[in-house]
Amino acid sequence: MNVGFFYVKNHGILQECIDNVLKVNKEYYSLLLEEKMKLYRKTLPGFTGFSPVLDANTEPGNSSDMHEEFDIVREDLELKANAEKRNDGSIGGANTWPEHPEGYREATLKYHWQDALPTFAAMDLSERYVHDKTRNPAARMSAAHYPPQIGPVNDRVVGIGVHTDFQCFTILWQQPLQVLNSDNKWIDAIPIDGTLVIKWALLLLFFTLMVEFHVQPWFARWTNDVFKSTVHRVVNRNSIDRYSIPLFFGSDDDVNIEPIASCISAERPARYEPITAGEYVNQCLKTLFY
Ligand SMILES: O=C(O)CCC(=O)C(=O)O
Ligand SMILES: [Fe+2]
Repeated sequence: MNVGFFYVKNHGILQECIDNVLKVNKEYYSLLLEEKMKLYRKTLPGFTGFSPVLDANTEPGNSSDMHEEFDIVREDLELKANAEKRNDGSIGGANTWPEHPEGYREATLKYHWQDALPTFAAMDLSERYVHDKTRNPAARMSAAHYPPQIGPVNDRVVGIGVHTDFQCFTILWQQPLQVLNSDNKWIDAIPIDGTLVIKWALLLLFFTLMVEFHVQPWFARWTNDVFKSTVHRVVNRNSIDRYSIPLFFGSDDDVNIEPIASCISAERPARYEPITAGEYVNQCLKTLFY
């Protein structure tokens, strides 16, 4: 409630599955830049693919982020790899997968859908309220590598600058990151063996407000600004190669987000046009990546 951030254990994801996804990512990130750039994000649809270090910037005022990442959206492991791609630039559809290392797709998708998603169900959210809004979520996932930064550092470059995530919540396998607590102090979120970290994100706040208005009993107690969208960053000014795998869980693209009637008055006219979740997330990604 105060920080919008917590650990889950007994999440049901096999350690072997986590080990595999980390193994293929360590192999992937040891490839030559030239090889990874074959799937450069700007040449692929839907904000998927590879982004090199210093390519994106999360914190306005910073110059760029010191990490590289490979982004995917939800894809059925059983479907043929690289089939049925959507070319309309929207989120969703299949991904384009690196040729190397072998087994990258399988390890990644096993972690992503078959294993990470039950964490969501374990939090008891899906069945009760969001089930019909999360039938086909893109559930974007990023596998990131933060190279060491030793020697003189640029003040305007950190691993990932200060930000909040913009979907509903993020499930994070991580090495240390920093979270802003309710006293405005940066605290280290130290990895705890066998746990994943969950961070509330912006879209969830929209949801909880919407639910309050529609008086859905179960979710109503989650309202009144109880949840904070977690402000966080990664500062990798050390000699460690850091890896992390955030899964950004959101709603289906066509779920409508609009200012709720109880928040609109003569003094406070609606500040935002209605927007679908897909369009909203697309706008956020454009700001981040371009
Ligand atoms: O690398 C991490 O631990 C966090 C990454 C992150 O905050 C993000 O990608 O939004
Ligand atoms: Fe984040």
